[in-house]
Amino acid sequence: MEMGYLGPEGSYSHGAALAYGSEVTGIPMQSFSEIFEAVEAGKIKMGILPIENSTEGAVTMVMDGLIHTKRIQIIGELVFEIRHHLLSIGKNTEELQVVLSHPQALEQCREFFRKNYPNIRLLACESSSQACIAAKNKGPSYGAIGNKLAGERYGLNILSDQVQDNLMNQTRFIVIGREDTKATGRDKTSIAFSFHDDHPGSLYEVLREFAKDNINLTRIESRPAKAELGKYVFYIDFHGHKNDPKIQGILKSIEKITRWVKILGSYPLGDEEGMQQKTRVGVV
Ligand SMILES: O=C(O)C(=O)Cc1ccccc1
Repeated sequence: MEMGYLGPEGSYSHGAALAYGSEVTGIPMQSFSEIFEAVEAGKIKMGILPIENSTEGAVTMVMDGLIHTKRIQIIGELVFEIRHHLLSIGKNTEELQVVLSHPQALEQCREFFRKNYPNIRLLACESSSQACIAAKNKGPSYGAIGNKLAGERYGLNILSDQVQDNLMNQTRFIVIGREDTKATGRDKTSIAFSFHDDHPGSLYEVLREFAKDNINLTRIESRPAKAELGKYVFYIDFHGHKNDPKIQGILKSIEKITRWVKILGSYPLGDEEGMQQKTRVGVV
């Protein structure tokens, strides 16, 4: 099965795609939008996207992308420990002037560089693997933040194998597709919604529906509705499958008190609460 990921080969997303299952063929793509569009149009069956990081929080482009698609659903999730390496064609850090990577990776390492290499400029690239290719072409004054495999693939030296600010640096990836995922008994559902108007207790009214039925929430986020300041889209992840009658009852009640609700998908739990074997340490 083809799965689109943020390429080129050797990105963190590539590592995540390969770990999803042996039947997956990774298709490198240039941007998160291209992945969304290809899955929406049915050109590829699945895509994998980072959605949340333990240091940096939400990957906002991916959060926003989920709202504007019609056919896409979240069909799975995976959590990875991400270990950032400093890679270069050169052999020592003294030569480095610029370090390239994906903005998410740069943010996860910013404090490390500020403390240890304040004169190195951090510069954004489309992905960490793109950064490796660029650093290789530019020469020993350029470095890249990427994973070990990318270093090997592009013939770069590992100048440091731990440049992230927090030792525990986890990223949750979602798998998107167009078909429903059947309930497994250990499932999670993601929804997004917004309100008609701003009144006291509106969010509480939604949360109360989950509390009443003893449903555990695992995440809540808000994003600007991209209209005026103060208008938001809320995102909630919770335990349970959308086909479960109890969850359907909650969703019906929420529909009545919101302007719109979008079910982003129900999928097997893939984090520490769920399938441990799906959590890889130090691979991507
Ligand atoms: O740039 C990459 O390699 C990606 O796959 C995006 C990314 C960056 C940082 C953490 C997780 C995913």
